Amino acid sequence: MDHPALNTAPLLGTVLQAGKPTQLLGCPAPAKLNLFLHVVGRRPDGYHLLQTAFRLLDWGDTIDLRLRTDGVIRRTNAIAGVAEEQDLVVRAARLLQQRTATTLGADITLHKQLPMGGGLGGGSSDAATTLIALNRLWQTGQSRAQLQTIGLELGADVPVFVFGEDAFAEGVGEQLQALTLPSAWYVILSPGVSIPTAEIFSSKDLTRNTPLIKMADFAASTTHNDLQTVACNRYPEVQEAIDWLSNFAPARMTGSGACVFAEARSEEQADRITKSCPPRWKAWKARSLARHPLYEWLQ
Ligand SMILES: C[C@@](CO)(OP(=O)(O)O)[C@H](O)COP(=O)(O)OP(=O)(O)OC[C@H]1O[C@@H](n2ccc(N)nc2=O)[C@H](O)[C@@H]1O
Ligand SMILES: Nc1ncnc2c1ncn2[C@@H]1O[C@H](COP(=O)(O)OP(=O)(O)O)[C@@H](O)[C@H]1O
Repeated sequence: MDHPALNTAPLLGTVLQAGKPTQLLGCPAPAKLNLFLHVVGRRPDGYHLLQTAFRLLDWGDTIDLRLRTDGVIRRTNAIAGVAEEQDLVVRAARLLQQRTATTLGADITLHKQLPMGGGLGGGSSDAATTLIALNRLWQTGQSRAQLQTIGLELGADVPVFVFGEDAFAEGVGEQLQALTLPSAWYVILSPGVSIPTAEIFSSKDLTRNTPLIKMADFAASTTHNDLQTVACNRYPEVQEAIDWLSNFAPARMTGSGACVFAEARSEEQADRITKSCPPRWKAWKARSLARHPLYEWLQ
């Protein structure tokens, strides 16, 4: 498939007399990969303690936000499989509105590209982008740390997108340290199934005692994804996709699946692999992203 590079330049739209934007169009919500994921324990509330490396990609959804002065928040388009009230963009907007007591609202249009239940963090990234962009549109003045805290209420994966850089994560995924990684091309393959994160974490077969590693020791050869065994047992398509991609480069699953990925040696190799993908699956190439495209909006 063509390289679906993420538009990194949202349009500010028309300007009010007070110099404030009234719309932000094409706000990027990048995908993530979990380069590894170790389950190292479990909290009393059932949430799992993890160690993982998040890598942001230049591929994702985009979101249009239009200011409303009547306080109403709504999604303007239908998204198959996600009701408006359940959509993380709507929930993120309502939560920010509540926490900041703003009287403003927004019309939200979500342009969905990322496969759902793919382990690419699409919903979480949509939520983070909504928080960052509405904070600007509504001039609600929340800091990056404040938005990370609000984001955590929506999901364990939301804070890293607000953090906006590749990260080594601990806790439930919210304790973040910036990770400097060389730029890379990846091939991402969707085996065509959607895997609910909760189903994998609640499996009795999941091992929850991988020994802790130090961030400095992080290297693909010494790490793995604990969720992969459970996902592959339940969804054989995931194992098949890993086996196929492993013919080209070391392949593993991202997050709780279903997508699998491999680092390519070059863009050309990424092209060759995506072109030879069997028609029953979808494959994309994507490049690492050093920073979230909206990073500067939270300085
Ligand atoms: C597995 C990861 C890895 O990055 O990504 P995805 O595969 O979902 O993209 C994340 O930890 C997913 O984060 P997120 O998708 O935001 O999860 P949440 O909505 O908070 O939780 C969904 C379900 O997973 C379980 N969960 C989630 C995170 C965690 N550290 N421990 C858990 O046990 C929760 O109990 C909940 O039932
Ligand atoms: N904006 C959204 N985009 C995707 N999924 C969403 C969104 N809002 C809510 N969801 C729900 O979250 C679930 C998991 O979403 P997603 O982030 O795509 O997968 P993953 O957690 O595997 O990375 C979806 O199946 C859907 O029910």
